[in-house]
Amino acid sequence: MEWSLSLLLNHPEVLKKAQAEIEYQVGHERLVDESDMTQLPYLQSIIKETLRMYPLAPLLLPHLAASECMVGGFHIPAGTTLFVNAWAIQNDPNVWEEPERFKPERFEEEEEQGTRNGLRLMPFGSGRRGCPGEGLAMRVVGLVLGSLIQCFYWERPTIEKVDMTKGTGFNLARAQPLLAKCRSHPAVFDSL
Ligand code: HEM
Repeated sequence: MEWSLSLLLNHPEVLKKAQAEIEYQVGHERLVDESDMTQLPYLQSIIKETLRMYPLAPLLLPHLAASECMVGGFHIPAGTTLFVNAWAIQNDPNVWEEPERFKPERFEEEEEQGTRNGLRLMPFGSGRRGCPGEGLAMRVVGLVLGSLIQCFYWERPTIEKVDMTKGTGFNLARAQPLLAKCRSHPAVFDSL
């Protein structure tokens, strides 16, 4: 959530597009709810793009090789602990065009072209030990972020861009907490 908001504050044109999508699909007579999520593809693309650039668990969880195997030409003995560097894959210029650019539209283009993300995007891991909470997480994050966009106007506290320095640790958090200015949207004031 914090990374999404930080990126939106630094890219007001993306924020405007997300506001327009919510205004068109939901309006201001009622608050965004869970059933709207399938009708808000741009909002979902913002979340995917945030998780691509700033995966919550950049190395996923440690995995243990139950039996010996080969990975990318390397022999892995049974019992080895393996880490998958999801951050490196998701930010690899050989895999993604301009990976350093925040561009939610890339997911819309892929959708149109019918190209799947496959193992290029795996903020929730993949396979049998992938995150069982993925569906729930995408809905809840969409609902919260969508509500924040619908109900408030967001701005940076100063003209300087939000500092995107990453903190250290197993989870990818911001180095400093995000500071932002907001005021409520007059049309949804009664619904709050
Ligand atoms: C944005 C939110 C979330 C992210 C980014 C996330 C990410 C992940 C990742 C990367 C893994 C490790 C997958 C692997 O190593 O292959 C994982 C595992 C797991 N997650 Fe999540 N998760 C999220 C939310 C949730 C929620 C809401 C739940 C429960 C309701 C949940 C439950 C679990 C469990 C139980 C595992 C361990 C699965 C196993 O080892 O078999 N997660 N998650």
